[in-house]
Amino acid sequence: SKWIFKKGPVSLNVVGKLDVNASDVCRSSHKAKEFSSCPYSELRVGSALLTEDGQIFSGCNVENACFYLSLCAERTAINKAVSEGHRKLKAIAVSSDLEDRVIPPCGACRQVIREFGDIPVFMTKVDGSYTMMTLEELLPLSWGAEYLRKQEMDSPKRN
Ligand SMILES: O=c1ccn([C@H]2C[C@H](O)[C@@H](CO)O2)c(=O)[nH]1
Ligand SMILES: [Zn+2]
Repeated sequence: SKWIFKKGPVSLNVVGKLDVNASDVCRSSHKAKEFSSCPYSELRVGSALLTEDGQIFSGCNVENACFYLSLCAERTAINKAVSEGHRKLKAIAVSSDLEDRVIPPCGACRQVIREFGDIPVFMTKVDGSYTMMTLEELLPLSWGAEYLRKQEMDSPKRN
């Protein structure tokens, strides 16, 4: 395989615990760049996620001439999965064409990922390597549904 997957530096136990096949989800996120609509930034971004029942959904960034209406790849992928009935996510990957650096999700996407759990986020490079951080590491002390529901504050449940 031309994909070489290096191990991320943190929380690798999470990958083992959740039984995530990082190669598949990272490969899908790279593939998802194919349909990126990014005439303004010219930065093709792809994302893919793994659902609890083992399905992979992917998405790309979709930009708009009214710049702030542009949607990131991660939220495209998440909205595809959720709108098809998949709310339990196990992992998400993000990819671009940048050679020398991984692509981290923006703050808005971190908050949207957070809605669906403290999952591993694989930030990939074109050579197939990645840095993995959990959502909690990317967005500590975050806002979520449990703050709106007393019973969940007493025993937090994030999915
Ligand atoms: O994690 C990221 C970072 C950026 N972008 C997109 C949004 C925009 O289309 C372009 C430039 O910011 O990159 C994503 O899709 N995901
Ligand atoms: Zn984003």
